[in-house]
Amino acid sequence: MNRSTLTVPPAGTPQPEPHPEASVGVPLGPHYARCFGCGPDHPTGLHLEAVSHDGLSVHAEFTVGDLHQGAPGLAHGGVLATAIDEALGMVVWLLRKPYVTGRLETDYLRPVPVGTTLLITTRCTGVVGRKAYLEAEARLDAPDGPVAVRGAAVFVEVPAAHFERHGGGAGGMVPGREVNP
Ligand SMILES: CCCCCCCCCCCCCC(=O)SCCNC(=O)CCNC(=O)[C@H](O)C(C)(C)COP(=O)(O)OP(=O)(O)OC[C@H]1O[C@@H](n2cnc3c(N)ncnc32)[C@H](O)[C@@H]1OP(=O)(O)O
Repeated sequence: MNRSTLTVPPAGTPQPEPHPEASVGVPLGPHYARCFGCGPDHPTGLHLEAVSHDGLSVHAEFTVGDLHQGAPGLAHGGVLATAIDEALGMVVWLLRKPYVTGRLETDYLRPVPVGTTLLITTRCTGVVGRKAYLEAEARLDAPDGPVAVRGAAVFVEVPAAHFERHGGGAGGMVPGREVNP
């Protein structure tokens, strides 16, 4: 993909170790019920479902619906970027530290029609200080289907207070904004 150096870990960065409490082999579930990416209670959200088999990568699925169109019959590119962002966020969630997206790069290789199920694979390629380096690939309808979107990102670790300070609450401090552990 067209990749800036900002999303590539410095040479020699070791692969991170999975967190001992990372959820492995079970559905990851939403981090927040009203999250646009993964929340089951979001009326028009993406309802991403995901699993990790190794604690450092995630396999997520998202079926493109009528509410996700840009051009008629085709997924909006911003919606696809959101799906990638969410599946990347699930990887850093496995690290059991709060992170936010600092930089997100996307390459769109193929149009994605309504009705397509995107199979998104995301993984962490390194952690340096507060920065986690991540990559993503989204395929059409099957694990070996054509690649439609590639992504790369830097997520930045933040204190838990970040969400309270800027969003008005975290971890159940505000009713209706409970964050899953
Ligand atoms: C209780 C827990 C709740 C958990 C809820 C989970 C929710 C999950 C939601 C999931 C939903 C999906 C996810 C979402 O949608 S997350 C929502 C979308 N993202 C945001 O809202 C983030 C907004 N931005 C910020 O808050 C700040 O700018 C951050 C925190 C990112 C940095 O500001 P801060 O002042 O803190 O840090 P710093 O400036 O000293 O930088 C520190 C290091 O980071 C490097 N850097 C910074 N920016 C970039 C960049 N753009 N590219 C490359 N690198 C960047 C920087 O060079 C430095 O590196 P180094 O000098 O150390 O080498």
